[in-house]
Amino acid sequence: MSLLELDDVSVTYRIASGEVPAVRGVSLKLEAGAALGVAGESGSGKSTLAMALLRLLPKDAKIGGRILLDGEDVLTMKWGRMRAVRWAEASIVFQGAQHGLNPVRRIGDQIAEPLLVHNLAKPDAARERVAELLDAVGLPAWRARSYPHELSGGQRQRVMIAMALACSPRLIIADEPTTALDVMVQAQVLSLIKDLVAERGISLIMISHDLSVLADVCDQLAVMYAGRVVEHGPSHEVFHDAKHPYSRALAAAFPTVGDPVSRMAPKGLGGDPPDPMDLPSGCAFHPRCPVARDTCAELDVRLWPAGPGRTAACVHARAEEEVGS
Ligand SMILES: Nc1ncnc2c1ncn2[C@@H]1O[C@H](COP(=O)(O)OP(=O)(O)OP(=O)(O)O)[C@@H](O)[C@H]1O
Repeated sequence: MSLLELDDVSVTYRIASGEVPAVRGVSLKLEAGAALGVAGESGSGKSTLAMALLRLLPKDAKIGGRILLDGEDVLTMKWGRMRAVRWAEASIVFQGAQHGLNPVRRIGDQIAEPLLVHNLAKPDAARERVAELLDAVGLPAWRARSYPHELSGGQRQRVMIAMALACSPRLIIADEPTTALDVMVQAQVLSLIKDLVAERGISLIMISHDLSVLADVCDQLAVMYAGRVVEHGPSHEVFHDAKHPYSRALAAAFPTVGDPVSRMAPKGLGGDPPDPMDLPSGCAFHPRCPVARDTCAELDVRLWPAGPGRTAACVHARAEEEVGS
């Protein structure tokens, strides 16, 4: 059994002018100890999907499908059980650590909080655990007495990682954990995440618009466009030999980890991602696709086998697979 299994997950926000289908029919699996990267441009539904995993979405969001964590459906859990799962079994590191920390509390108290709330440690043991966690993320123990504003952006993100590790969860979801950091610090924090999850056997879901970062850290990659997964497979294969034209454009935009020159809109892609309330017919990517055919405006292509362990939602990938088989 997989640690996490998403089965036809959809998320729709209800707003005054109608419904926003932010995530549409996503099915993915994550094995224990594995790392899955979720890539896509802004608005593709990555964060909505991440928040849905722990039911952290606002009340106006309706989640459908099944999200099985160790076989238990997160979407039908009672609230008490859901609260017990958060931090202890799965935790999230959000983008921009400054928003995740309370500015008026010492960071040691903030790291200890999940341990105390879940009755996993008494105050003395929690203090010791905080020192251990700070050490694990490369910060000295005395930093426990600091306030968030006394730390750099990279140090604050390390604190967020320490908090996420505090209760020894089996799954960590990292949503753009390095986006707000400069390139050097970004590389350090990424390698820290990579090492910690590997050492502790924690499963990881990492979200980023940067395919090169995900390819560096994750075993598997899922590329999202307009709320759907449009390509999935082993990360190096997806990064170096993408089957979907959108994944190819994303890979070309970020050729190497943290390359500052490449931090721009995907090359060769004109236009903007579609408005989820007004999606193009057929393949939602077709108006921006450099290799679209007439049929792409009609065919609603779902994920199709695109080589061993790989799927892609594109008629071209489908054609290649048929020729190859
Ligand atoms: N609370 C909300 N109410 C209505 N629509 C929302 C809400 N939150 C997100 N959306 C919409 O859902 C879609 C997916 O947004 P989401 O933030 O999940 O994308 P993303 O890929 O994570 O983007 P980013 O990288 O910018 O965070 C977007 O069209 C967004 O405008």
